[in-house]
Amino acid sequence: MSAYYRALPFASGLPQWEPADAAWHGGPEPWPPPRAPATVEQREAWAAADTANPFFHPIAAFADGACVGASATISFDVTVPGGGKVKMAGVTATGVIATHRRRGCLRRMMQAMFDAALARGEPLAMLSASEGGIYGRFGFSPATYRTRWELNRHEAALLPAAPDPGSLELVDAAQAKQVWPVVHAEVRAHRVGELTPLPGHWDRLSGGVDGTDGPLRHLVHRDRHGDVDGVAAFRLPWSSTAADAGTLVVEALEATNPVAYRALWSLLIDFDLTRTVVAPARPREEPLRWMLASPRAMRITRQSDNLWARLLDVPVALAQRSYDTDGELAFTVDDDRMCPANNRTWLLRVDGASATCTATDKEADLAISVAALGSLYFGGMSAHDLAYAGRITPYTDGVIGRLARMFRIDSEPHNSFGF
Ligand SMILES: CC(=O)SCCNC(=O)CCNC(=O)[C@H](O)C(C)(C)COP(=O)(O)OP(=O)(O)OC[C@H]1O[C@@H](n2cnc3c(N)ncnc32)[C@H](O)[C@@H]1OP(=O)(O)O
Repeated sequence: MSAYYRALPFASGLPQWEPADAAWHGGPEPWPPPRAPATVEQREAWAAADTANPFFHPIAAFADGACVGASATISFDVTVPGGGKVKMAGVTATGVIATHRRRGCLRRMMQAMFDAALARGEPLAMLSASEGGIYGRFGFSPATYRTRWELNRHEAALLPAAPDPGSLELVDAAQAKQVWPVVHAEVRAHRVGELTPLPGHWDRLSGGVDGTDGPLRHLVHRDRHGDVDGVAAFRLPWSSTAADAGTLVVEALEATNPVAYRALWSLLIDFDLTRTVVAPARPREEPLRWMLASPRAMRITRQSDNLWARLLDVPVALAQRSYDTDGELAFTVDDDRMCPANNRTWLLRVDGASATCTATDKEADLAISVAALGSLYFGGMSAHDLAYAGRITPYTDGVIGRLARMFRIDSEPHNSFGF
């Protein structure tokens, strides 16, 4: 495990993602500059923690007995349309040392990880991609988006609404750690794409000062009975220049109902002595826009794919989500080189809450690439666009509309945090 860590960019002294252009796609956090390689003691401490974690499955590539590449899957689950949780292999911590790249190490590690995930009964794999050109060839495709938006505080008047019967309170990190899991559990029951937090996830919410980014501050909302129904974490980074001064950064915000959601935002977008509000990791569709007197005041300044999805076991994954309309659809997959059992014609049959997906000898209504199925699975991407791009081939009239209606969901899939 210690040698394994030496192959990973963050442990070998490289920035975690490369090249620098790709860094933003990796997450909203300030990206660490290159550091000295991890010491033996650091690597051994990480190794001890990871070998004790039953959900962490590392894999390594060796050349002449030396570890030259590493990757891992984490077993957890993700909310799918209908609110069910599907077991998922989250691919993470991937790197092949520069002298051994482009010799097939990643491809072979990926194949072994897919096979192991299938053996564990995980029908789905997901990841966030350092570069957009790598993972499509393995059958992954974007499933959720992440948007960064900005708001000028002085343009951010809210439309009138009924008075809030609840209350807001600034709390410390210890209190926030108690509240986040409760709010997240309720939010994720309805928010497609949300993940089970990994062990230690909430502990990482810290009140400590982090360079010029300022400490994380925590705001909670309680309903009229005093029960917490919303929470936000934000920073007020310090700046020495007038141009950058007065920015409030909303790192995370989750609310279980519109009243709590509005109350949290109404304080954060009108915080005294600030000028700009930045939210770097939000869904594209933000109800706040429709609460503003001027919807244009909220400007999207960046957008990226977030999680990519890959169906490892097509019939099992499809039978575990729900669908917006009843019906039958026969579709052919024939491009899956890594999970060949997926290559055949399947009949998806939806009747109310029950969905089945079974092999069929029926004539297919359409053909679809396994990667396009990954984008459609969470309901956030357009079947029409995928068909227009040639990723889906219709064989019968009107079938793309039928596919789109079956797979659609009411609000955009989103994951509040990654892995
Ligand atoms: C999920 C995550 O953890 S994202 C983090 C990924 N890690 C990084 O970006 C760190 C820096 N990069 C690396 O360590 C390596 O270059 C890796 C891990 C991206 C690729 O490892 P390699 O062993 O070189 O990949 P491998 O030789 O197996 O290539 C497999 C295929 O991907 C392609 N490929 C590999 N890297 C790239 C890339 N950066 N851009 C485009 N295509 C790529 C190869 O051409 C090959 O294509 P083919 O099989 O269709 O002919």
